[in-house]
Amino acid sequence: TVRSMEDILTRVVVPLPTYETREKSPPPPESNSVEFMHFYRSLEKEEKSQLLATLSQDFGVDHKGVSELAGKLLDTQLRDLATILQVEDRLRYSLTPRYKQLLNHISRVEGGVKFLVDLRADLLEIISSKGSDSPHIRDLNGTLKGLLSEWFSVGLLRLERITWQSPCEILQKISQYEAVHPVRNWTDIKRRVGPYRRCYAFTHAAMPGEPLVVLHVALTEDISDNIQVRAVMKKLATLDLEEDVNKVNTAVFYSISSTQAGLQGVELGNVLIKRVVRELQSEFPHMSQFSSLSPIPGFSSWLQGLLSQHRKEGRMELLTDHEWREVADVTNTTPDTNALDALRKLISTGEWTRSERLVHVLEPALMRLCAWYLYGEKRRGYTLNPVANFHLQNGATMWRLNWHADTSPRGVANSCGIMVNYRYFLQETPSNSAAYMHNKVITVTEQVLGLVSQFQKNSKL
Ligand SMILES: CC(C)(COP(=O)(O)OP(=O)(O)O)[C@@H](O)C(=O)NCCC(N)=O
Repeated sequence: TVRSMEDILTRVVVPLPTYETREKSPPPPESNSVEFMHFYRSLEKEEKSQLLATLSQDFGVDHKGVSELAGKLLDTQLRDLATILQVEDRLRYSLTPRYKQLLNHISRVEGGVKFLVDLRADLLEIISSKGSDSPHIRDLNGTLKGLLSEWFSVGLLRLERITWQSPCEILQKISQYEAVHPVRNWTDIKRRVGPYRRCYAFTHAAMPGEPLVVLHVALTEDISDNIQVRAVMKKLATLDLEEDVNKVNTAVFYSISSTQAGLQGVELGNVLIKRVVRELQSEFPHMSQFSSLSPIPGFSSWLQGLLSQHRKEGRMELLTDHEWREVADVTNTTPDTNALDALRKLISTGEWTRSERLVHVLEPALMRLCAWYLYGEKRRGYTLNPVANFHLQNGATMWRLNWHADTSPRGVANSCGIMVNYRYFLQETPSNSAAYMHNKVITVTEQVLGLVSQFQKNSKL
């Protein structure tokens, strides 16, 4: 009940020591943290969010104390610098939320860091589900994210290469965490850690045996434009060893997955990609090309939404007259909203891929629509597509759209089979990243821009 929650918190979340005793007061007994962890774990979901609301609300910053010190700081503006710095330091200390100590103490007990990663996952779920933007919960999330970013900084992470000789429990975790191309069986995972492949994960001493983020790489002679046949998924290097490594000059990142929801925002994926690039450069000194081969989750549903909106408005400009006539011809409809309805149905079932003629006529249309989806569709100024946003934040270039790149049912359903290469030009990533993050500038190639301008010419959007 709330009463007992308040009691437990009052006892476990020790008050912030006074400024004078802040470095002298001994930490509470470890049993405090262990008790809190057990108690929290015993709660139902709803009770957990209640506890977190209480913790963030009643055990945060002493706002009254802060405002008094802020007033005091104003009064000392004319005093000597030493006095001002002294009062600033008091003010800084007074802004420490009481619960921050609890988080620090928990991080020092066995399994405490993992507990806090999972607790942040609960916080993120509350923030995204409740929608109620409780400022206290956001403060708690911010404080915890700050601590996690320190504890999981690149210097404290360990890069591990996963091979067929890695322990089964790691290979099993890698398989279950795979979020981009689901692993079907042992043969699948064996291939992905086998010849002409590299699989790397970051681990952390505080969470032994837990791959925090996993990156799968294919070693090729050129930048793959297809996830199935070429180089990436199917190239069966018959021999168990990498025969002609000196032909390898390209690394294709074809899957990256973070495994801890609570580490969202800690940017582990970006750090891992950069770390793996350095690792590969030392193993293959003449490796010169680094690129992703990325899915485009959300394109098909975005397109369906656009088609149904245009259906309502009776607008036919998404395809050219010629394209509509072709669609109408193949579907035995008339080149008007009937053809539009037929097209929506074909795309939702993936049926369009069975007709050579449709594939041929839809290629230019779907490619320019996809280019616009990736480049033109925004959310708060950044790309709507999360995978594009991730790579562009890292400073990659939106390099090439690939038709018929993922012909699996999943690939056709998610993005009409189109995939995209986000290419890492190593010298340019820092400036590209800054341009994207600060000015929302997307670094693209002529191929992509050409497709975008075809869309704009057609659609006057
Ligand atoms: C793409 C990933 C790895 C980025 O993770 P990370 O670098 O930690 O980014 P962030 O969550 O810290 O902003 C992550 O968002 C993820 O696992 N997404 C689902 C799978 C995918 N690759 O889209």
